Amino acid sequence: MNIKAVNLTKIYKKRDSKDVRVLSGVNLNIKSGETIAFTGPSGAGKSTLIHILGLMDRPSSGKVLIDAIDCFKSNDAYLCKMRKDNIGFIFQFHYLLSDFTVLENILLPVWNIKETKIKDAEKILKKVGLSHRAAHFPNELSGGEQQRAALARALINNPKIIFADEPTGNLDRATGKEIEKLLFATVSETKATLILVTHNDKLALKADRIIKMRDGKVTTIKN
Ligand SMILES: Nc1ncnc2c1ncn2[C@@H]1O[C@H](COP(=O)(O)OP(=O)(O)OP(=O)(O)O)[C@@H](O)[C@H]1O
Repeated sequence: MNIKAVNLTKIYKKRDSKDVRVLSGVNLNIKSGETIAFTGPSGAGKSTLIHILGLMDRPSSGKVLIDAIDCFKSNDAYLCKMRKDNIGFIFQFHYLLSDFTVLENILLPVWNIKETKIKDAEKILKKVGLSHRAAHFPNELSGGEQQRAALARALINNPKIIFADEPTGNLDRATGKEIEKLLFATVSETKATLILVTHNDKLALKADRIIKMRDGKVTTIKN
């Protein structure tokens, strides 16, 4: 799916202190199937931007067009459906629910669980190398296994866009590389658009384009 950002701004209104301007007029065109890495110093607005591009948060002004649909014109229920049908997210921390098994966690984003979806979840678990962990609880897994389960959860609805916010930031180098490999193998197979945020230069270099941010603005775009 193509993603277009038009003049996005985000300002956090504070009652007791000055407003915080986090995004200042971001314009972007991301093509379907592209891999993009957002880099830049801490506080530059990278996470805020991808939360907006991923329809998890609304901008203060500006537009996000996904395949030419002006998403924020719609209500939250529409945004929620759009996310469920098209978008997968993985974060630095896995956010698996501790009372559910790995298989149940992966099925959490599915609204209508049918037998075929359980089969899909089992296939994805196999792909990420976790079949033997399906009935385990998150705290019984290693950090790398937890992140693989989080990736499986992001993939369950066959997303056309995957957002990964520092997906390897909490892992040792070797485990981080496994997750990197899985992510890139997945998007090369499914042709999904991949949008990463990372402080890891080597990981950023794997993307088709590196977009640097500073102070809420895009400063450079490198092919
Ligand atoms: N809810 C909020 N209220 C006020 N300020 C916020 C809020 N959320 C984020 N910010 C501020 O917005 C700025 C940008 O944060 P953001 O997490 O987008 O940056 P980042 O580039 O992803 O940083 P990092 O690399 O450290 O994750 C920061 O200064 C942060 O403190």
